[in-house]
Amino acid sequence: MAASSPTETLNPPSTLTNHLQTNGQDSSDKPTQQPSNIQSADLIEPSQKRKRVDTPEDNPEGPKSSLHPLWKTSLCSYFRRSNGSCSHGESCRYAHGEGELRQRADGTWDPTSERAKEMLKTENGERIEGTGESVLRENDEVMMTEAFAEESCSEPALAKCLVNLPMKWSSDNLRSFLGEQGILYKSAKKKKGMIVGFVSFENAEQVKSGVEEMDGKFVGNKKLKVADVTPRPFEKKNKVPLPPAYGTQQNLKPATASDSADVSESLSGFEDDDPTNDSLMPGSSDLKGRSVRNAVTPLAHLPYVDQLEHKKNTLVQMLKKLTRNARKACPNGVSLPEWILKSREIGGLPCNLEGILESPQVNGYRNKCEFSVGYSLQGKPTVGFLLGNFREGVTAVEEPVNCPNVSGIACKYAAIFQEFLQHSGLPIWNRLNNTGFWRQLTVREGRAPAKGTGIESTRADTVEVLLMVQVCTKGFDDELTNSELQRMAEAFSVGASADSSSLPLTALVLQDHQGISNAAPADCPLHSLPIPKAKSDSILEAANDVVEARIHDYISNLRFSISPTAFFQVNTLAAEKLYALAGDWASLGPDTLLFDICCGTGTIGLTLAHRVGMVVGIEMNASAVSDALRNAQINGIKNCRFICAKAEDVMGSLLKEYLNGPQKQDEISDSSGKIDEEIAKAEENDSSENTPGPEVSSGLELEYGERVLEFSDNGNQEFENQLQKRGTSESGNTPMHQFKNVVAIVDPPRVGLHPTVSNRELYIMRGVFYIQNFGFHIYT
Ligand SMILES: C[S@@+](CC[C@H](N)C(=O)[O-])C[C@H]1O[C@@H](n2cnc3c(N)ncnc32)[C@H](O)[C@@H]1O
Repeated sequence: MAASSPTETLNPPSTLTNHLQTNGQDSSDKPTQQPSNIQSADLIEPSQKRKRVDTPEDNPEGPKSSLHPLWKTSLCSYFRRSNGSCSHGESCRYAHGEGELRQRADGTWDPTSERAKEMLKTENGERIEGTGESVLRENDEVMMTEAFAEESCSEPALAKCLVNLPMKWSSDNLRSFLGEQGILYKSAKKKKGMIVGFVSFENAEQVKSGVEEMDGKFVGNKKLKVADVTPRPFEKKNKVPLPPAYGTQQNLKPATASDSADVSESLSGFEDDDPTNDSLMPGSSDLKGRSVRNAVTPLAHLPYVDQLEHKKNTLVQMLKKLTRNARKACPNGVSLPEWILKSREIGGLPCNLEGILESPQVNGYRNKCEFSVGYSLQGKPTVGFLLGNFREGVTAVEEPVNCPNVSGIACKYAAIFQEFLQHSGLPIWNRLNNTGFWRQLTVREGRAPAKGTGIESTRADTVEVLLMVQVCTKGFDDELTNSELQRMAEAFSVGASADSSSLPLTALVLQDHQGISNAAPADCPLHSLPIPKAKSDSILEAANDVVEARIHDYISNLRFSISPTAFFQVNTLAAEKLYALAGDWASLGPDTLLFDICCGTGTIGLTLAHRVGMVVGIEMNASAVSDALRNAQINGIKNCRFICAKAEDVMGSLLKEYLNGPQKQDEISDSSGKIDEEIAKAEENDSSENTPGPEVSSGLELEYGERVLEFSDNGNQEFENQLQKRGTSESGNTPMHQFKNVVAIVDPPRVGLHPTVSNRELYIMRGVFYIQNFGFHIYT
C-alpha cells in the first residue's frame, strides 16, 4: 500500500525522468500522427465509423464464429465521446469502457487504452526531470524542438524524422544503416541518447522512395516510424534567430574552440552540424493540445478518486505480471513458492492489495520542485518543466502553469528566475550540444510544526525556502559569472519581498555541475550565495556555508533537518501516513530490530524509533547520513545507528551481527557525547569539494552512539572483518541482546538491493519485510 500523491503517476519513476504522456482519457489529446500499428476504433475515418457491421475482412471466420475475433478488443470511440452512450448498445463490437476491453490475440491491448499505456510505462518508464516522478507516454507521438537539418533543407518537405532508432546510434550508424538499405539521401543526423534522427533528401523522388523503404522497417525489435519535419514557429526563416541569452556571447570566455563558434552552431545538437542550420521539428501538429500539465500530471483531468482507481488498476496489472513472470522463471522440476500457488486464489495477485492511501493534501503538496531551464516552443527563455522526453528529441520547456502538484511559492520563484534569465548575459543550457550556463532551479520548502492536534498542516505553512540553482561555470569568465550570480541573488531577494505575501527565502545555493544530464552526482560542488537585502545594497551574512544551507520539515512531530541535496519525501503529509501504516503492519515492539534500508535522512527509522528496540539505518549518501545523525540528535533519539554504505554491501554482515553474533546492549543505546563528533566527521567526509563520493559512501560507517569505523573502499569483506573484530574484542562475553522481531523497511526498492545477501535471495518491494534466517520475506 502506498500513500498516493494526487495527480502524479505511480512510482517508477525518479528515475523518474522527462517523458510526455497524454492523459489517456481524452482522445482530443492525441496527435494527428499515429503509428501504423495502431488499430483503435478512433483511427477509423468518421465515414466508416458507423459501419459496425462485420465485413468478411473484419471476420475472416465468417458465420462459423458467433463472436467477432476482434470482439471488444478496441475501445468504442462513440461511447467515449458521447459520455457512455452508443446506439449499438451491447451488440457493439467495440468495448464500452476499459472494463469491457479484451486483450488481443497477440497479447497486446488497444494502444489507446489505459492498460496499453500502463504496460508501456512499465517497460519504458523514465523519470520526469522536473518532478522526480515517473510518467510515460504512448509510443505514437514525437516532438522535436531543437534538432537541425542541413542548410539546404530549408525546404522542410525534403526532410524526414526517423523515430525508434537505437539510442546508442550516432550519425555514422544512421548513415551506414541507410546505405545498407540502399536509400538515397542528402544528409543524415542522429544524436546518441535519442531515439530520433533526421534525414534530408535531394528531391521529392528520393523522399518518396526513402519513406517507403524506411517506414515500418524493424531495427532490432523496434519498428521505424517516419515523421514530417517542420520548422519551429519562431524559426521559420532561413537563419536561426538569436535567442536573447546568446546576444552577448562575445562576452564569454570560450573554453574550447567550438565554444566560440557562432550562435547557430552553438545551438546545434549534432556533431557535424553546419553553422547555418535551421531548427526543425517533426510534425508540429503533434504539439497541439500538449501542455506541461499533461506532461507532469497526466491524471490531473480526473477527479482524485478516479486517479486512485486508475493507479490501483495499474498496480493490479503490474502485480499480476510479477506473479506471471515469477512463475515462468521457476525452473522445471522445482516446486512453485507458496505465494505463487496462493496467487490463484486472489486473482493472480502475489499478495492482497489493500488499496491506496489518500493524500491528506491534493494540491500544491510538493515540498520540492526541480525546474528545468530551456527555451519554450516559442523560443523564450523559460523556467519550468520539459514538455516531453529528451530521448525523443524534446527539449522545449514550458512554464509550470496549472500543474496542481506544484506549490504557489515554487511557481513564483520559477517566474522570478525566468524574468531574470530574460536579461541575463549568460546563456541557457543547451541539452543538445551540452553547452551553456543556466541549467536548473530547485525550490525546496520547509514547514512550520503542525499547530495543535487534529488540524492537518498544509504546504501553506511553508516558512523556509531553499533555492538551489544549477549552473555550469566551466569556460565562463569569473568576473562575469560573479556579477551575474550577484544579480540573480538580488532578483530573488527583490522578487520575494515584492510578492504580496512576502515569500520566505532562507538559503540560496549554487550547484556547479558539468555533466550532460541535470542529475548531478552527490559530490557535485555546492556554494552558498549571500542573499542581499531587498531594496538595499547591503549583503546579509546569512547562509555563509553549505552546511548551514538547509531547511526543516516535520513528520510525526519530529523535526527533520535537510541539506540541499538530501532526499526527503516530496509529499510530507502523505509520508507521515505511510510511515505510520508501515509501523502498524510490522507489529513493532520493544523487541523489534528495525532496519531502515536506504534510509535517506532517517525519516522512517526515526519516526518509528519509539516503537522499537533499535533502529539501524543504512544509506549510501554521506550527506543524508549526516542529516540522519543530526535528526536523531535534534529529536533526542538514542536507540539508533546509521551506517553509510551500500545496503547490498553490508546487509549480510549486519544480519549476521544482529541475528547471530554477540552484541552488548549498552553499545546499542549509549549515544552520549559522540554524536557531534560523528556529525562533524560525516560532514567532513561529505564536504563535496574535497571528498570523492564513492569512497565515502562505501567506506565510512557512521554509528550513532558508537565509534566511527573507517575502512577503504573494499566492500563487504573488509566490513565483515571489522564487525568480526569488534564482535570478539569489544563485546567480550556479554550476552547479546536478542531481538525477537527483526523487520526491514525499504522505500523505495533499489536495483542494487536485488542480488543475494549472504547467498540468500532478497526480495525487495516498497514495503515491510520480516527477516528470518537471513532471508527476507515479504510481509503482507
Ligand atoms: C528515495 S530515497 C528514500 C529515503 C528514505 N527511505 C525516505 O523515505 O525518506 C532513497 C535513498 O536510497 C539511497 N540509496 C540508493 N541506493 C542505495 C543502496 N544501494 N544502498 C543504500 N542506500 C541507497 C539514496 O541515496 C537515497 O537517499
